[in-house]
Amino acid sequence: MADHLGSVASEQVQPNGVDLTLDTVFKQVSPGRIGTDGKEIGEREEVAADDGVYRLPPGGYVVRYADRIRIPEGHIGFLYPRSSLLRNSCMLDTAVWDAGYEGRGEGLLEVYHDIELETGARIAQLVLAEADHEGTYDGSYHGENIE
Ligand SMILES: O=c1ccn([C@H]2C[C@H](O)[C@@H](COP(=O)(O)OP(=O)(O)OP(=O)(O)O)O2)c(=O)[nH]1
Repeated sequence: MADHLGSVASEQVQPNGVDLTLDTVFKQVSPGRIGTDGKEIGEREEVAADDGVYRLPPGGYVVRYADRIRIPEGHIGFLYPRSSLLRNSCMLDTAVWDAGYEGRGEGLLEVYHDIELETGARIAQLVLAEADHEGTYDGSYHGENIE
């Protein structure tokens, strides 16, 4: 599976998937909108890190993963939080990763008890399943967060 996804370090390879690591934590500061005619993502501000460490009080945060992911054709991706996050009273909410998507994705981190997260720390695990599909992902997030 790691071969499908591009550059992942050996520490990120798990028996059934690869771990994704933390790049940036954001706090949303203005409303978004989801309508029948499209969507808008609210403004966000990067949370200040102290020497690469985010010290997060309870709340909801948008996190960006550091790893550039490409979901191969014939597959679907599912992302799960690392269980150590759950054991620390935090949850990572994620959606479907479509065949053909490429980018550095984002998710919602729910914090129920203060936690420290270091940039580059493994926070999630991506697994792939074989899946039929019609076409490949060509939506607004294709190629996101890739310099
Ligand atoms: O937790 C997740 C789940 C998916 N993705 C990536 C991969 C996925 O292929 C892409 C688009 O997700 P989705 O199809 O759910 O986006 P949307 O809200 O329907 O927007 P659009 O219609 O512009 O694609 O975002 C993430 O970054 N985080």
